[in-house]
Amino acid sequence: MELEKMDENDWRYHGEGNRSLVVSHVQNSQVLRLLKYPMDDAEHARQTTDQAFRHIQNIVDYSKNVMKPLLGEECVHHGEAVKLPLDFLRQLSLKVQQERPESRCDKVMDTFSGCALCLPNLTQLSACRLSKRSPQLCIEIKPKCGFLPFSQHVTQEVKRRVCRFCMHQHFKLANGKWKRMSRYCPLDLFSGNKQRMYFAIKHLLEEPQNNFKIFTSGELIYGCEDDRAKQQDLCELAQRLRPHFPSGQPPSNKALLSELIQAIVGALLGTLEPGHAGEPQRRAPAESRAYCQGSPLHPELLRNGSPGLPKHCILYRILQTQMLDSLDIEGVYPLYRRVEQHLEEIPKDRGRLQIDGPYNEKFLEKVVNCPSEDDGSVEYAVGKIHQYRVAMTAKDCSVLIALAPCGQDDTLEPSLEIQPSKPGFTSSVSILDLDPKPYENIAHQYKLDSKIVSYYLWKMQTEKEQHQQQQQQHPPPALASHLYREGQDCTLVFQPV
Ligand SMILES: O=P(O)(O)O[C@@H]1[C@@H](OP(=O)(O)O)[C@H](OP(=O)(O)O)[C@H](O)[C@H](OP(=O)(O)O)[C@H]1OP(=O)(O)O
Ligand SMILES: Nc1ncnc2c1ncn2[C@@H]1O[C@H](COP(=O)(O)OP(=O)(O)OP(=O)(O)O)[C@@H](O)[C@H]1O
Repeated sequence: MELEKMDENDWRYHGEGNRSLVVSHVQNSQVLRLLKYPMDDAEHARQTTDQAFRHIQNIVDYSKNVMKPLLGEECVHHGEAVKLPLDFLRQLSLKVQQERPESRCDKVMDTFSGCALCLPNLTQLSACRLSKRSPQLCIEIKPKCGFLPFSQHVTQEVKRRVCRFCMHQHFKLANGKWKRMSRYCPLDLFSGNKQRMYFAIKHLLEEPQNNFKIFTSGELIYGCEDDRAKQQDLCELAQRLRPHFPSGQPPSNKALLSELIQAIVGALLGTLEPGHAGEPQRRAPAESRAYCQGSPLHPELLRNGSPGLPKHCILYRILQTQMLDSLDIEGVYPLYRRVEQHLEEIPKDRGRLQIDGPYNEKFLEKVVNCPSEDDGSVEYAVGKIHQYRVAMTAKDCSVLIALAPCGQDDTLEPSLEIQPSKPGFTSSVSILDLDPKPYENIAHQYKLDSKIVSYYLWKMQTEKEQHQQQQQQHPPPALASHLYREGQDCTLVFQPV
């Protein structure tokens, strides 16, 4: 990147999350990830360039030295911290402002520090990694936490039955974050059972929220950003996807979307190069991965048994990393209090304990080799907190799946392992958003966990009482409708064209 030639017209708005705004280059397969701050955050506006650069370098180090060894060399792109002209950033910020979703405009892009993260554009992967000739089709999934807590510190029994995502849905709807409930359940996606995975992705398609996006040629064509009340149009999506399907096209829109889902399942279960991801293996009790009572799937389907994920597939690696959270926030919070107390007494220990990094090999060693027994030390507490933070990153990351029709891949780079997914497609997977979660977030996480659970319990109790009242007023007919649960058929919800 030639700094003196940086021109805002070469970049366009690509997307954003809670912490960063992403712009993509109009010609090269590159993106710039710029951090965002609350408008009134004077502290960040006062940061020096060196402090801001250090912050971004910390993100790169964390991705490269901590997350990459745990998740696998080939699917993590750590990027590079870059310094950019302030004038370019100001112009860029003005240019992208009108494209930003209103719901994200409570924060402003950092135009003060002159620092950003430069990464390959992973939504254009098919251009650079799969095939030069194949169309670029890319799916982004933010799978969230794929297991039920197995920690003895869990005090609310419901947490062992219903997963956090499913409970959180009720809280999000009540707060107005979303207008409709998602029927997606992460435990279905992480089950390794192809049927359950199929339904999980179908539910993502039907109600994507911020968990599912589709890009073609690097452009977002499907996914909910701002109009949170708008129902997604699956027919229109199917039409737009047609050119990306191999010859011998599925006859109907429904069949086409079904093939897409199967291709995604295949990519998620495909074997990555073995031996690159970190050890040791985390063993959680089987019931923590079995099923969630919040899932709309028929109990029979859930009981049929799930084989678990094959080793060396991307979901297995993510789940293993998520399961570093062995204590649950309820077990981690008292350890956080222990560390806080220690730091009040000996503030200079913050550096030695690597609370804010550096994220180097020593940090990874503390994560991987943290003892399982609490000896009362601050070192044990910090080790568990490090593990929890790494797990939090894995619970909030996104998977990008680039799909290309088979038979057109005569230009595949030989060094890259491309897996057959569903016959008809080849795929390549990567993981993004691997930032460190701040140590200070633990107090917030603790409160949020309690709010989500309390709200869910209240909601279930209220619904139960309403149901009982209704039954007293209008007794049900002989064939009880409760024998049937939602989501038993394979029908995708969409209108005929
Ligand atoms: O707490 P959660 O599960 O709601 O996750 C937050 C995400 O909300 P989600 O439920 O996925 O819509 C949230 O995503 P959105 O802003 O809702 O798109 C962020 O990813 C947030 O991470 P960070 O604090 O910005 O680093 C996430 O916060 P962390 O929990 O990862 O700190
Ligand atoms: N390297 C990349 N290539 C292509 N697209 C990217 C890349 N990095 C990020 N994006 C896109 O930009 C969006 C926002 O990026 P990212 O998830 O990193 O933001 P964030 O603010 O950290 O998110 P969160 O809300 O989860 O904290 C992603 O959902 C993805 O669509």
